[in-house]
Amino acid sequence: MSEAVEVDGQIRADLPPLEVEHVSVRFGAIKALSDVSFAVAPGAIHAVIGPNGAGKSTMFNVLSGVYKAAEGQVRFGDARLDRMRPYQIADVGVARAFQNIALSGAQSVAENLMLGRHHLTRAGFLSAGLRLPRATREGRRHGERVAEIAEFLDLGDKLHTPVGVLSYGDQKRVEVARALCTEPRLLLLDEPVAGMNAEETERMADAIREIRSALGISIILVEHDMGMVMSLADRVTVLDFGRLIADGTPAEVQTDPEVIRAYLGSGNETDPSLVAADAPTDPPESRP
Ligand SMILES: Nc1ncnc2c1ncn2[C@@H]1O[C@H](COP(=O)(O)OP(=O)(O)OP(=O)(O)O)[C@@H](O)[C@H]1O
Repeated sequence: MSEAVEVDGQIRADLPPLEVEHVSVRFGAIKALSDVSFAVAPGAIHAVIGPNGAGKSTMFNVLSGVYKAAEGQVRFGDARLDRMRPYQIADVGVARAFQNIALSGAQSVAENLMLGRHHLTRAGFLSAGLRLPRATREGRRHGERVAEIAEFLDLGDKLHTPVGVLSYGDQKRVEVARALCTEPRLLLLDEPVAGMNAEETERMADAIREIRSALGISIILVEHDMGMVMSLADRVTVLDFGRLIADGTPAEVQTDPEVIRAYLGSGNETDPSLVAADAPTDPPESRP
């Protein structure tokens, strides 16, 4: 069972836990995930960590419907995510922001964010094209919400700027804003600070905290930056070679002998036991 979390602000009333039960995924002879179970409490910031090749991306791809689990279930309230296609998963309120920015560089921030509203648009393309009153009203409403979300992520003054000319940190925040534009109840963040410098990382961590407290939604992140994970997450699931080796609070997993062994044995430089909760973040990595 998922444990309740304490949140600054209100958790959305219609927010179920996410329950991953006995999930396995195979690629030929490779078991990318073996019998993995964990739960994400409503309103939690929940991190999935592990050394390279541990199965983190595979887990995210299962949660977002890109990969099908060979065994096991993923439940989000009544919805069986493991039986759904990606667009159906988006429809039940699960949105993913991608690690490698998947934005249209020539289009403005507003245009990119509007794409996130697409599945919420009722007026069909024809009435929108003909500028019928209902479509115009709806377009205005979506435009206002897009502006609000951009403001929330400190992008308010960049709404009409082409995404391609923004800094890397700004582009990553547009990616998160676009996911938020789908009005999710569960936000999946795929390495949200990969390649960021310390200042950009701190800004993104603040934005994630604000998203949770202002919107009261659940957030799952896969992240390599251990300092950020330990200071941000309520709970941490640790994978290694496709198996779950620990699941607990940051303080619990940091001192778990199996976690320490997995990190030291993997050649990963960041040993979670050595990172204090308020430690400064890693130096910037090379950018994609
Ligand atoms: N599409 C695929 N085809 C074959 N093998 C795959 C595929 N995707 C992942 N794998 C394998 O599954 C295992 C888990 O990989 P995964 O990418 O999920 O790990 P990860 O924890 O995200 O690693 P990293 O931190 O390096 O991104 C690895 O052995 C990987 O080589």
